[in-house]
Amino acid sequence: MSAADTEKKISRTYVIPGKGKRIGEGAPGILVSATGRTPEAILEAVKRLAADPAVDGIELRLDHLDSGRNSDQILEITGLVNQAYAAAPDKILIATVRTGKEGGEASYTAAEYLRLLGSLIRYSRMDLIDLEVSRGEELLAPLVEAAHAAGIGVIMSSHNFSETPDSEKLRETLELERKLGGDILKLAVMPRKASDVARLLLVTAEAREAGLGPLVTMAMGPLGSISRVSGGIFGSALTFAMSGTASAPGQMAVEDVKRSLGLFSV
Ligand SMILES: O=C1C[C@@](O)(C(=O)O)C[C@@H](O)[C@@H]1O
Repeated sequence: MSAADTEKKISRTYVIPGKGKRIGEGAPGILVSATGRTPEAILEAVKRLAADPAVDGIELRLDHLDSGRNSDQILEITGLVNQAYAAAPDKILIATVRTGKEGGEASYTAAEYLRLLGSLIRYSRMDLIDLEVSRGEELLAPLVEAAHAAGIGVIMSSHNFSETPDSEKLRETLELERKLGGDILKLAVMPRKASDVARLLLVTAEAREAGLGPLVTMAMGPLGSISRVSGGIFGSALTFAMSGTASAPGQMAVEDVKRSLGLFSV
């Protein structure tokens, strides 16, 4: 790996090719998920969010369709993503297939995951694709390579809906996400007590100070809400808010997040 590649790997900022949006600089970007159960409903949500100036990016939660396991379904989903990209030209568009084990709405075998995500990268336009680090290097390596070749950034993510791992484990997960090619590194955890939230924020701040990132970290549920508005201070470059339906516990309304980010920034 050349020095330039190494530099890129630890870059604190990710610039969306073609859109010039810089993730990791300035105030955290606000993302909202489109969670419809049909392609039409998802597209409807995208159009609505595209018109909201407070929204920086739209996440297509494609697992909510519980589809994409055969060629016809894959064709339908890749078409939907292209329509969404065209409908929201000024927003960061993210394609996510969140699997059941990580709090998503559908489960996919390794082969199904590889085929669906691979087809999305190959046939659809998007700015970022979300990949789950738990899928492992063998499966992820070709997807990361294909995404980068197509100019698509990778959000490498990890979700724990039952607890907040210890600091060492959180740090290891971020490091693994970076090692496996994540351009943006995500941790979502479930806190059981305030110190769990504080631990996530501390790990985030230290990782940021060490130059890792951009990061997207959040503690879910009501206890973790503070982590969704404190990114300007602790170093999470993006935050998920809701407009209508939440895509995870603890998300707050876009307007509230927008207002709070203004209060908690330096
Ligand atoms: O990974 C995340 C974060 C999230 O789980 C949250 O807690 O806001 C919401 C998901 O839609 C997204 O893919």
